[in-house]
Amino acid sequence: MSLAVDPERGRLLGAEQRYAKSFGDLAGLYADRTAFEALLASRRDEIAYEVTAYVPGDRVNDLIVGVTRMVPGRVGREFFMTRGHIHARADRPEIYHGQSGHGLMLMESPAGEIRIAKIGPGSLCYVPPFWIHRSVNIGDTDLVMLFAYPADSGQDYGIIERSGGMRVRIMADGRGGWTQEPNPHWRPRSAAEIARIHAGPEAAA
Ligand SMILES: O=P(O)(O)OC[C@H]1O[C@](O)(CO)[C@@H](O)[C@@H]1O
Ligand SMILES: [Fe+2]
Repeated sequence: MSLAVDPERGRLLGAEQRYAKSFGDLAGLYADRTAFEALLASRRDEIAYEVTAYVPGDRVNDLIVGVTRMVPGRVGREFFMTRGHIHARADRPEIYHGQSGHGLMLMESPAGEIRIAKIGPGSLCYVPPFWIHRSVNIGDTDLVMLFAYPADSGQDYGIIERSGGMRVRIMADGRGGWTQEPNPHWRPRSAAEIARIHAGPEAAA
């Protein structure tokens, strides 16, 4: 199987699966609701980020590999980002390989520890098992990343909603750079929820 990464167009050529998220799909993500409404007024149906992926199967012994392209911009002071998730099988890891543009991988452990990894052309980011992850485009061009993760991982988006967002937000610092700011709406996860994440979906069933 041979595929080609197109870093300019932000596509995995030859991959059959594609999905896109428009700004209209991202309600509730950003801190500045007024700025988000203003963005929707003119750009509701525009693509915020898109994914092309090769999905060879749905079991742990296969790898899903794909390319994410995120457009640049901000909602108020907050940089454009993906919804973010933990894997539904939370013990599954993921790698990201920067292709073009400049971004960050914002990672949060169930206990609320934060790690931020820079992603640029050629950089490799390893997201360990059990870490929530969200990509942020801090540049002024498209951010394009290759990713790969075990094919049975799945995505759980509820973990971020239940905690009132991720613990920090990535904001413009007013000097052309970025800064992390605490999210005042973030609620710590209970010991029981953290234990459930570590026990895995089979234990819950
Ligand atoms: O799934 P989200 O959080 O909307 O963000 C998309 C990103 O996560 C992935 O689904 C992979 O886990 C990629 O397609 C992409 O980088
Ligand atoms: Fe993931």
